[in-house]
Amino acid sequence: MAKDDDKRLAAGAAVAEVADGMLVGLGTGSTAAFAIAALGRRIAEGLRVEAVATSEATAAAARAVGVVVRDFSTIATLDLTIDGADEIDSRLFAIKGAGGAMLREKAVAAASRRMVVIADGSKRVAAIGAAKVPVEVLPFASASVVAALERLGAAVAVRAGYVTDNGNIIADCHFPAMPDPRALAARIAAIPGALGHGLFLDEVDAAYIAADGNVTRLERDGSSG
Ligand SMILES: O=C[C@H](O)[C@H](O)[C@H](O)COP(=O)(O)O
Repeated sequence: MAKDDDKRLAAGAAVAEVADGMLVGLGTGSTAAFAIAALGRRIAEGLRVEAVATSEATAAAARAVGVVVRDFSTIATLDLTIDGADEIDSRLFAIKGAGGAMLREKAVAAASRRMVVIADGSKRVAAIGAAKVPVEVLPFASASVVAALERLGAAVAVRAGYVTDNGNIIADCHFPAMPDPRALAARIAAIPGALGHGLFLDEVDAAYIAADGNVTRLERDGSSG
């Protein structure tokens, strides 16, 4: 089965969790796009929801299918966020941000009562670490932040010609030997000028992962279905 079919299946399973009256966080990327489309179909059938978008691209896509998009700066808590990932493991540790949206994605995820990752089977790994960890960097501090990331053991590449929705740059960090994710997350967060990173270690409550047409649900409490 094609990867896009699996993305669509995982997205549909997550969107089935959306109930009338919810405030929903919408992720960014190709898998989240399937969730936005599925949500649009449910709205056309009568579902009443409002949403927060994790990127300008997602806001535009959501509005295009009839989703009311609210300003996150006025919102303290959301019901459910649905988002993609670049890697996810059975601890529900994820790496996100290949699309550059991880800073807004993490803020929205952290404000959500439940955060669900949707992915095709290629994203599921035994332990996160092969994917690059993107770091959003204040341009003013770019050289010093890159040097600090290199001291953590990363091969760092600044994403060429890319500016985030927040006006910052992205440093993609490849760790040939992935350190303990929690220690690494704390060290990156402690670098002045590093505004956010793509390690999601506490935000994900559940994941729908589709492979060859079968959807598996993983929950943070260890249950699955
Ligand atoms: O910044 C982008 C996001 O973290 C995406 O959710 C992530 O990169 C997965 O994207 P995709 O579903 O396109 O593989």
